[in-house]
Amino acid sequence: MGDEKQPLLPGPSSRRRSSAKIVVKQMVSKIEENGSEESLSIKLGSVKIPMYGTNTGALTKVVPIEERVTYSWCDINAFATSNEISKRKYWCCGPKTVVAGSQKIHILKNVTGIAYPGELLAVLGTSGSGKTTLLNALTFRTTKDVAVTGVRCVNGVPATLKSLASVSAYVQQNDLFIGTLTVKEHLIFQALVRMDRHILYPDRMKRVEEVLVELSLKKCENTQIGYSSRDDIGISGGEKKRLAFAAEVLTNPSAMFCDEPTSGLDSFMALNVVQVLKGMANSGKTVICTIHQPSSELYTMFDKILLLAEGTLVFLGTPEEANLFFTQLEAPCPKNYNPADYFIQLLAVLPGREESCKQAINMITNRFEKSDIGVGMLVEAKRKCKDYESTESEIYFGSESQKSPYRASWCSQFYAVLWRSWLSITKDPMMVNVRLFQTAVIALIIGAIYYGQVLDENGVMNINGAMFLFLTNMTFQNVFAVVHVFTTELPVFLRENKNGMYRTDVYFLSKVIAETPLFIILPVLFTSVCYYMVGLNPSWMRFLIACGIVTLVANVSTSFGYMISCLSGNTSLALSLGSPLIIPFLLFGGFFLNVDSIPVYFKWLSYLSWFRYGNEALMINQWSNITRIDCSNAPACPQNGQVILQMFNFSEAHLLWDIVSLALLIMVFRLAAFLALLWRSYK
Ligand SMILES: Nc1ncnc2c1ncn2[C@@H]1O[C@H](COP(=O)(O)OP(=O)(O)OP(=O)(O)O)[C@@H](O)[C@H]1O
Repeated sequence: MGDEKQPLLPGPSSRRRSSAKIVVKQMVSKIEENGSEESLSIKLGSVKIPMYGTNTGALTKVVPIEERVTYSWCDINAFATSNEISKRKYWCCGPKTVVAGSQKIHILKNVTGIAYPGELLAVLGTSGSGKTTLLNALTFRTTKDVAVTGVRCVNGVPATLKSLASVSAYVQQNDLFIGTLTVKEHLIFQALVRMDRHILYPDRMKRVEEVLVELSLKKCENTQIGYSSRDDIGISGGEKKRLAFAAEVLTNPSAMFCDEPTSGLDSFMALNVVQVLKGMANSGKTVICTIHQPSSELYTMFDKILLLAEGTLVFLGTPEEANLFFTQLEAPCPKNYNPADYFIQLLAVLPGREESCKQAINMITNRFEKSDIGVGMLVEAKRKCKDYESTESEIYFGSESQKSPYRASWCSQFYAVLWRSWLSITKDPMMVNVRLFQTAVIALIIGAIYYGQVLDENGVMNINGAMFLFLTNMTFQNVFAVVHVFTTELPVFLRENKNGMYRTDVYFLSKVIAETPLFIILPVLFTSVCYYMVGLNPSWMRFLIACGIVTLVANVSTSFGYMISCLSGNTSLALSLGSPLIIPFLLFGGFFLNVDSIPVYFKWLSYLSWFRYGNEALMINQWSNITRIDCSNAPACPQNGQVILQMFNFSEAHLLWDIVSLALLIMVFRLAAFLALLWRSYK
């Protein structure tokens, strides 16, 4: 059956058939424009089957000449400091030995190179040869224990993290997502914050749809991504990889850096991903990626390869030049052998033959540096970086000098991050359902234990205890919930912020606003359940004031939770810090220690205790209008509410001050949290 007779679209209508022909003609002409039809389809008998990613060229906007990026790097050296040795020496022998014991590992050694627009450059090498470190160094993303020297230039001007982030995208090896979002929601968020601000909302959504189809994520578009740490049912590892890639494909960055984009994918999807990369390179982007064990099919798609061995540049050139170079070295790649496998094996340091392997690597490196290909590349790379010695400070390139690294405006960032934060809260059962249930159950338990207190000697003691329990429960419940959620999301924020997607203040503000309704509902629910069960002051106004005080205390606790999360940066440290830091505040609450007995040197700390203000406010609210307490069986018991307040050294006039202090503490802790987050994002 010829192509002519094939029903291209459902239904027999001839009008549909002719419009389908036009679409096909347009697609064919676009594929021809990109000149890569052969690599984009496979032949099964007489039928040509298009492969995923084949329309990349059609979808990817061609990068205008003036936006194209030639990325060069000169004399990149990376050193890692081995901390373990230095720490051990510090503890056993004192600080002097730190210097003597600290060990520097030279990971990258004078690596120089250049990548041009329209090129797909693959960094190849054995495991541990320094591929990831090189990519991290090129994108200014090395960890703090790795020091990098050398210069990286965009179009001949020294680049910085910010300037590079504004024109490039980086797909990292480990994927980080907000697991409660669906695939489509994730991409919509990415489209809102990453695409240029002049692009209209419908166009962004259209692009999301295109990318979903392009990366074959359509079938899982409404599936939650899931958290691998929680054993949630989510999308597969391969789908996660494609999703990470899709987020970068959404925008049209001039340069793309990808660390092992094919790891975890089957050979078909790996080919698909490299096709997308190739399509991007065809559209004028500069694409640099590290690849583990590329198949021969993938290898043929690379425009250039960079071979690394023991942190040294061994070769940079086209695959044909690589063949020629190794043939000249009298080590040609055997026929029917995957060249990538061959080069990697050739440059491997074999156990037991370390010395001879390293000598061979040195010899190849020297020969490359003296070869025509090597000399040409080195001269060109150094020419592009020639100004670097005179420019040490942060310099932005060309027209980017005044440009913000953020693509979306402050308001658009705020809308997008708030929307995502709200989704991540409302769709997380751990966050809403479980916490509502937990709060109601604890409130019922406390209510049942303290049920029906009367105003006598025992009742006074029990009511005071119950009110203090309100505060401790609100504190511990909220601090640990906030720490858990905030620290889980922190790596996502740090990465996205570093990628220039949104500002720190936007994230913090959105997060706080999105969580506020929950931190109002929970304390109100808690107080509503317990208040009348325990038998606290029955006036409606007093009940509402109590709800307000408990809500303020809950919000001070969440602010404190934000602060320790931002200061510590990870869940385990924040959780370990939480209790020891809360206990002193708890002691200064006036329940366990009379406020007048607080040692003078701890007085200042007591002013930061929300237990103190909360407890005093609740006590005043409870006791100030109680004129009679039944002391018939215990003559020593307080006769009325005023006496109780005096016993605790609480003054009725302090109620407003306590409420204002709680509000101030919310602001102080949130400001401290924000500053810590800002410091962390700059670090
Ligand atoms: N922070 C660090 N501290 C100490 N050594 C490090 C550090 N980072 C990297 N290294 C070492 O540097 C070398 C290169 O590491 P890198 O991760 O760049 O290699 P790679 O080629 O990407 O390896 P793989 O292909 O296995 O991911 C390795 O020997 C690694 O142990």
